[in-house]
Amino acid sequence: MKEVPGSYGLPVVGAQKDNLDFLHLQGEVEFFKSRVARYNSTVFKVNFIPGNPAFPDPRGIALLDQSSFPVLLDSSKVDKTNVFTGSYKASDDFTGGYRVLSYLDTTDPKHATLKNFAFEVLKRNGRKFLPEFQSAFHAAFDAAESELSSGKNKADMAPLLNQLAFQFLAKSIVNVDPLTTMLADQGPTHLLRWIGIQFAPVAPGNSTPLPGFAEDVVIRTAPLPFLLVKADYDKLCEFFQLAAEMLDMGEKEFGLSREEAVHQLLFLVGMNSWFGFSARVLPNLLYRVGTLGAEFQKRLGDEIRAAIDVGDPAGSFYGALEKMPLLKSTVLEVFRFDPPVLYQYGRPREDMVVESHDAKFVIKKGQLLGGSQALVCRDPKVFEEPDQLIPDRFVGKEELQANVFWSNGRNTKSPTADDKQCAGKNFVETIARFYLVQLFARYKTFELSEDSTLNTPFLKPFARN
Ligand code: HEM
Ligand SMILES: CCCCC[C@@H](/C=C/C=C\CCCCCCCC(=O)O)OO
Repeated sequence: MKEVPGSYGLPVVGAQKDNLDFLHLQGEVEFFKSRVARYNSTVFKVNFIPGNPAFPDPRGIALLDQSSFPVLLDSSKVDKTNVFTGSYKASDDFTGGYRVLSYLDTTDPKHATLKNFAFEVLKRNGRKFLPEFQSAFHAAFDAAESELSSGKNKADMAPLLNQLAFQFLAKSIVNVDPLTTMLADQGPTHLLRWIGIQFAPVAPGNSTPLPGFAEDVVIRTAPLPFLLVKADYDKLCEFFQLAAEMLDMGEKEFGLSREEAVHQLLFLVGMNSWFGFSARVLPNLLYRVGTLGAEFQKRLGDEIRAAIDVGDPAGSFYGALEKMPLLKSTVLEVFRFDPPVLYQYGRPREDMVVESHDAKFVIKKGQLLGGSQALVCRDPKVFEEPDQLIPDRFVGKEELQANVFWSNGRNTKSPTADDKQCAGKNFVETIARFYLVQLFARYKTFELSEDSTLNTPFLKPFARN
């Protein structure tokens, strides 16, 4: 049994120093790597962000290996109340005064109800997702091609992917085409403002055009007031009030007031779903498959085009899945190599022993535990050549999936109402696979521009190495 190594430094000053390293001097991957080396341990004391005095106590313990990290996935061991983004929790003002599912621990009486509501939202609209994604995909890439034909030698994909993600989710779940409403094509703009202000304190370094410390003063001194994005949120609420069938279901089958159902649905679709696709999954897959080059793209494209009916990708997708092992492995490898959400947190329900690969530690009840998948999913004890993007890595090695945690759960597991695993885990994987199917039903190969910033918009620490 060992003492957890590391120190929090002096009050206030220690957190400032750690935040400075994390945000600016080292970046959010080197920050942890350098401390693993310094303490010769993958478990150690650390001040998480945000560390300014206006925020709650940032002190915690990092779990950075495949042995200790999984304790965060075990809701019998850790309390997940209000730790969605660590020690900082955005005010309920951002969600209409309601506590949304992502902040509820599994012991909260409303957790199961709201998680089952999330499952039903996906189930009831299941048959619409692939056709709606397909048409939104073609609209996005038609727009990209018209940018190319207008003399520019590259297309700016990020805003097109933002629209793609919003269009297919809104049409499938709200069952209304946003472009025909007062929202028009402004859904992503309002969402980016609402999300950016709400989660500013946990944004990585240089997430805004402001230079270094100016950014810290503006977005990391104290929580930013909801008032800054009330107009945006009101427009989004007005749109989600059109989701008659989903709101009826919330009221009649899950006991929610219509008012609460609007806010719960908005966070589920606007933050949990849209932000995940637009800020991470869609740009990341395009970027990483881009970096793998023409040779690989031909190999993957051949597998896809041999398996699906190119004339009807949506209709032939499910039947073709088993014939696309490289596609499944490639998606999973991108989620391992560049996890969409790096941090998961939890607080032990009781004093407990946590084991890393080479030591045991006593952790006290209530302490803030946090892990970065940037290190955990590159644990050299589990993955060979962990820092290499190897698309075939999981072909014929399905058991390795158990060591990929992108959904806040082992990838071999599906979410339930009794855990905190992403409710959309299987849905996200389906869409991610279908996205690459669409890409290679439409193109043979594609290239990234040399100055591509497609993998930087949000939470993209790997862009820097
Ligand atoms: C698009 C990419 C997505 C990513 C990368 C992602 C990732 C995650 C992660 C890491 C968590 C755990 C957060 C924590 O408590 O530590 C989570 C929770 C959650 N996600 Fe997702 N998610 C995505 C999409 C979706 C979609 C499409 C849905 C739609 C239903 C969804 C619904 C949820 C819900 C309801 C929770 C809270 C689960 C609970 O409290 O038990 N997510 N997601
Ligand atoms: C980033 C992808 C979000 C996926 C949605 C998922 C949420 C996961 C958990 C935590 C969200 C972290 C949000 C940080 C936002 C930083 C915004 C910014 O940089 O200004 O819920 O399903």
